[in-house]
Amino acid sequence: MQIQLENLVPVPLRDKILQRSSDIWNRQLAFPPGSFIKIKAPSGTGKTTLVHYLYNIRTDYTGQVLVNGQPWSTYSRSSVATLRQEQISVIFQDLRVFEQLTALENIELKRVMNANPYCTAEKVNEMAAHLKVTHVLNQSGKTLSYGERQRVAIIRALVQPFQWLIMDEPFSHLDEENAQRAAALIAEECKVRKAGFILTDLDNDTRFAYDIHYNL
Ligand SMILES: Nc1ncnc2c1ncn2[C@@H]1O[C@H](COP(=O)(O)OP(=O)(O)OP(=O)(O)O)[C@@H](O)[C@H]1O
Repeated sequence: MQIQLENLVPVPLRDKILQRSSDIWNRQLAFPPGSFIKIKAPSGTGKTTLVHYLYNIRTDYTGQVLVNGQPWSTYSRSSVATLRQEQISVIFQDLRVFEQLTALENIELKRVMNANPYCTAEKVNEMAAHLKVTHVLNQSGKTLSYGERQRVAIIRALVQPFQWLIMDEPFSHLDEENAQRAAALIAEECKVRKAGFILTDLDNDTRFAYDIHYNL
């Protein structure tokens, strides 16, 4: 799956962005499929905005986000839904764990969305054990700590097929040991699918063997 940006500029940040240089905003670029990509930027400079544009849940921009050569705006709602089920997965900064469901139900909701689930229930248990959240799987989303929510959101993003995984500060609530474990799992799941990822964060890190670094 091809993702390209053509002179993408967020309308609310236009004046600020055009006053400085950026590897991403107002550029023409194609993310090479299968690449591990890090986008670094200080707080408040538009990481979440970019992630929302890539996943097509915000459209207040000029320029284009092209998916397989076509602007997001040309896709029907059902085509967008299919792409999100089969080709593009996401871990939001605000995690979006449903509080009225248990941790496991949050994961299952995504796993069984495809008639033929990509992952088995056993695989979910393995991932939960790897990220040390087995003991909270039957706890309601409301009572999970933010670190637990983040690990549940990571597993939820990994139970579906994808060619691109988009992650917005995915380790912000984790200690370094848990962050390393989660990074290893994500890298392994991307490799199995020959998928790439686009990860935003505040600082440099060496948790992944990144192919490309950008400054936002
Ligand atoms: N819908 C919106 N309309 C107008 N301005 C917005 C909107 N969403 C975010 N902003 C502003 O755009 C800027 C970038 O916000 P964004 O959340 O994308 O930054 P970020 O780099 O992800 O920040 P952080 O690292 O703090 O999470 C901020 O100044 C924010 O107040």
